[in-house]
Amino acid sequence: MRVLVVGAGALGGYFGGRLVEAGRDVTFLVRHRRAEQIARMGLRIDSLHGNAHVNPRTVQAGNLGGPYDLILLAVKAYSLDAAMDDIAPVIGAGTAILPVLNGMRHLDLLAARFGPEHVLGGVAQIPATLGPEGQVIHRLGPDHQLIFGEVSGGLSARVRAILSMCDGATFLPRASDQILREMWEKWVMLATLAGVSCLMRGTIGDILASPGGRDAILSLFGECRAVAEAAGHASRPAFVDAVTGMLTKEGSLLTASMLRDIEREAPAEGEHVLGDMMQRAETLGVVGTPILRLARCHVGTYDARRKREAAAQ
Ligand SMILES: NC(=O)C1=CN([C@@H]2O[C@H](COP(=O)(O)OP(=O)(O)OC[C@H]3O[C@@H](n4cnc5c(N)ncnc54)[C@H](OP(=O)(O)O)[C@@H]3O)[C@@H](O)[C@H]2O)C=CC1
Ligand SMILES: CC(C)(CO)C(=O)C(=O)O
Repeated sequence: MRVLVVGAGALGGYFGGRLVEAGRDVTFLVRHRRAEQIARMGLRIDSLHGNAHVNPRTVQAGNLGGPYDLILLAVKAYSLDAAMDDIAPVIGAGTAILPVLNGMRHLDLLAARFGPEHVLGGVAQIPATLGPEGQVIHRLGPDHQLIFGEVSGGLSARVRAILSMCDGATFLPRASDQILREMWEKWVMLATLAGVSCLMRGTIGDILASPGGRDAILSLFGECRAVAEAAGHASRPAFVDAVTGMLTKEGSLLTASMLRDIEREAPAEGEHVLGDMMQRAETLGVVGTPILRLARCHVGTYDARRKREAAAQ
């Protein structure tokens, strides 16, 4: 199976790098600066599951090689339009696109651009970042699951083939026969985590240590679940129990990647994760989502200020 990983950031670098380490046929689509960095230093992974240092093949837009059987799409939501333009020339009849972005909206955008038959659903459960020298840092927690499946459900031959291709790489692949439900659940959890950790600028433990913190977390979780339920994707009780436990764990150091983006003054995926959830609440007539509304506005304000200050420089 020939794999094109789009973006050698935290997630593309981790999952793609682990596949290279396992000897799979992987090429990275990167932009100029990252191509030079990888040519100079290789791709390093610094992980709780063991470090790796590989020298992957890279290509740049306009000269992608191919054909590819699988495109692992690992860009941020705000880079999606440009990434879709870049990969368009290599979407052949048998190409599957597996996005690892948080949220849901990208599924519709990819299907509208390339046709739904090319688009798989995906969920990445891994807390990872890129270090100052472009190394993937995976030290915030041990999760490293890549979950994927057909948007329409069931287990297809291509999903099974991806699962066997991943077999032996240092991460946990899982084929899901209900990936849409898993994506919604991840989105509900992430919108809650990103919303509260960005609003409060702290870890789950910090928020719980503050008066009203627990209420704020659980209220936002309830708001996001109400949106999911109105959309026909009610969260399963076992998921609600597990996430409630995770979000109410005293002393927890958990934060969302969105807070890490804000702290390094990078763009945030506010509209993709929080804005889309809020818009669906409005469309579906879900009332009573004040914390979600505020969190969306908060991250939107951060982005507006960032853009204004960048333009003034
Ligand atoms: N980090 C995490 O812990 C988790 C993240 N996610 C989700 O995964 C997605 C990816 O996040 P993450 O890996 O953290 O993001 P990063 O910012 O670390 O990586 C994204 C990479 O995409 C590259 N890129 C953007 N556009 C293009 C393009 N057109 N061609 C080639 N490369 C491109 C960027 O390269 P350049 O250097 O050129 O800018 C960057 O390196 C997000 O939607 C995020 O929400 C999900 C679970 C956990
Ligand atoms: C769930 C979590 C926190 C790590 O997998 C995440 O997806 C993120 O921070 O973006």
